[in-house]
Amino acid sequence: MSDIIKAPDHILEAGPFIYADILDFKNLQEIVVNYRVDWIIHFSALLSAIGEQNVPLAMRVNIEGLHNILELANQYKLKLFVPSTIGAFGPDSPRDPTPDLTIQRPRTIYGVAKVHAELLGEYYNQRFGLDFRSLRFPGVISSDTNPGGGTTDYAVAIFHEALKTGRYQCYLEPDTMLPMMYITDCLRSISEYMELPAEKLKMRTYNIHAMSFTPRILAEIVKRFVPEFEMTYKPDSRQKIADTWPMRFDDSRARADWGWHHEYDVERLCQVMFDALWPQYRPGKQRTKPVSKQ
Ligand SMILES: NC(=O)C1=CN([C@@H]2O[C@H](COP(=O)(O)OP(=O)(O)OC[C@H]3O[C@@H](n4cnc5c(N)ncnc54)[C@H](O)[C@@H]3O)[C@@H](O)[C@H]2O)C=CC1
Ligand SMILES: CC(=O)[C@H](N)C(=O)O
Repeated sequence: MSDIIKAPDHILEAGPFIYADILDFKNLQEIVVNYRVDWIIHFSALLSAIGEQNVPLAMRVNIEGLHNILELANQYKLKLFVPSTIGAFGPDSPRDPTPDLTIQRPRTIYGVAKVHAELLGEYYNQRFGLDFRSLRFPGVISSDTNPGGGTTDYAVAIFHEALKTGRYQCYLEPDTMLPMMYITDCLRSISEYMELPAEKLKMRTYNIHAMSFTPRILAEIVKRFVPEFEMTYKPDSRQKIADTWPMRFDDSRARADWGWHHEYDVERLCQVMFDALWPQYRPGKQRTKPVSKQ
């Protein structure tokens, strides 16, 4: 694993970790040669909300960085995975559901860079035979890391705030529906997809889906675990982004072509998030049993 930031202890304990700046091509070449790299999983990016706050940096990291990675993968004949996103669609795309192949006119630099990555990766695949693969992910929810500056961050922050303060002020309107996925499904999708023989793939970029919910729906479930929880709403600039994104993803082609299936729905997601975060925020405090659905 690599990054330009210092890794937390649990990452250092899990395996080798090195500094790598995706904007430094020569250093990337050195790493591939010295560590005998044969696959690249290219996660580095500025997410949608933070990208809008620093467009020049987002262009460098998300576009120039991708160019380096594609060239590197092609030069050394590496297998390459680049995640895409619901943010690769825009207001002109059908939103409920959004199919794999449709109009893509995103309105954020993040989305524009992801469409660029999808197209360039597919071009390198057809032109040079590069084994490029991409999945378009919903908002990914995990208890391991803090939200990284995206439009879907509320669906992570809500769990921390519910346990820490019993309150959360949501920056999206209560009925804004977005596709989401639990991290375990996300990571499993990458490993299953990357292991597939190339002949199984009819496309190089697939939508994948797990669940869709609104802030209001999520807040109601959170309340079952933390009965005192209260959510208020103060929409900000992220609302404008969310309003242009898919509400539900049509992932029927991933399901048909290579057997994609999700295992976590919103109920199970809440269960695992509270299992993981409860001891951190309420150590020694008796876990309340979730109130069952009315
Ligand atoms: N988190 C989500 O909900 C979704 C994420 N994705 C994609 O998954 C990937 C990872 O997303 P997250 O982990 O959530 O984002 P994040 O913001 O938590 O992580 C991005 C990482 O890129 C690193 N980075 C920034 N500049 C760099 C540089 N010059 N060289 C090397 N590393 C650099 C940052 O230090 C950071 O650790 C991104 O490509 C994102 O587009 C796609 C859909 C949903
Ligand atoms: C859905 C994503 O790609 C990301 N979480 C974001 O909100 O920018």
